[in-house]
Amino acid sequence: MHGHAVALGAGTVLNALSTGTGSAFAIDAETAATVELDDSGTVTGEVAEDVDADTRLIERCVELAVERYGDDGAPFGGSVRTESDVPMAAGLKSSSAAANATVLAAADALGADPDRLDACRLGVRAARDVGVTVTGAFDDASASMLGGVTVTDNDTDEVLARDEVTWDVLVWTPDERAYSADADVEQCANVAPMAELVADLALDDRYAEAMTVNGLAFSAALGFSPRPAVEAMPHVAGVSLSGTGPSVVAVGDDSGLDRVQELWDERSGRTWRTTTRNDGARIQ
Ligand SMILES: Nc1ncnc2c1ncn2[C@@H]1O[C@H](COP(=O)(O)OP(=O)(O)O)[C@@H](O)[C@H]1O
Ligand SMILES: O=C(O)C1=C[C@@H](OP(=O)(O)O)[C@@H](O)[C@H](O)C1
Repeated sequence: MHGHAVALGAGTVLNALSTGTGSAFAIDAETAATVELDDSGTVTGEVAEDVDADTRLIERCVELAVERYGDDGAPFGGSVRTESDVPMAAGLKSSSAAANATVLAAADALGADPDRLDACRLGVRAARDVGVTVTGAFDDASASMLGGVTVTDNDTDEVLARDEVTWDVLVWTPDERAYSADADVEQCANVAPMAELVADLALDDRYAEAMTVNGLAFSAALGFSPRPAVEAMPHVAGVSLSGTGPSVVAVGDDSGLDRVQELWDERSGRTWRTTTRNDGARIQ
């Protein structure tokens, strides 16, 4: 029994670590998952880009998906392998993309085509079970699964708003990695009044301005330099630290992003162009 699915990476509008309300937008970077089910009794995971990566999230996703979408006689056990364009632990929602792709691939192996939000909530549950998240990150998971930009309540796993957006995107990804589970939640709580302002802007469809305020507040709270965002500000519509970092994402028009690319190319790491995606995850 074989299944295959793809889900998207995303950038941050509002980091949910302060108040539980978060917002993210899907980008054109994909994670693919292939699931084979058998009756071995155990699930083993593999990450194509990193043999030492933590595979508990994708293994737990297969277990939960079999429980939910399999019938009583469904085999329990198998393997899952991910292949990803989304850099791991760089603030671009690699965990959400891997979880969504895996849940859909496991459902596909069982011959099911589940409701996307139900599948997304299952992946969030898996992330909570294995401890790779602080709030569950339903903001990131919903953007990765549905496409577009979403605003969510991560305490109740409800979507507060979703919009389709067509933005050009510039991403700077430094070489360092920052795991969400290690983020300084107390410092994030200190910037809650700013997070509330960002949520108001996002719910008023002022996503780009929301991003910029988010970036200033969370760079300060999490100890990242605001300099890459500040130097981009005259040239773009919005720019922010993405998630718990270290990547920085900017949205705007082509010529403005070209100018920022020149500035960010001076920095170590990788600066790359992409676009938003409104189509979300899919079984293939
Ligand atoms: N391609 C992948 N395949 C399997 N698991 C992954 C993959 N990418 C990320 N993960 C899981 O997500 C964790 C990183 O999550 P997190 O720190 O939240 O990073 P991000 O901000 O990129 O989502 C990894 O330790 C691993 O457990
Ligand atoms: O673990 C979490 O609850 C979250 C992690 C952060 O994202 P990253 O995983 O991209 O750092 C943040 O942006 C999100 O709103 C909530």
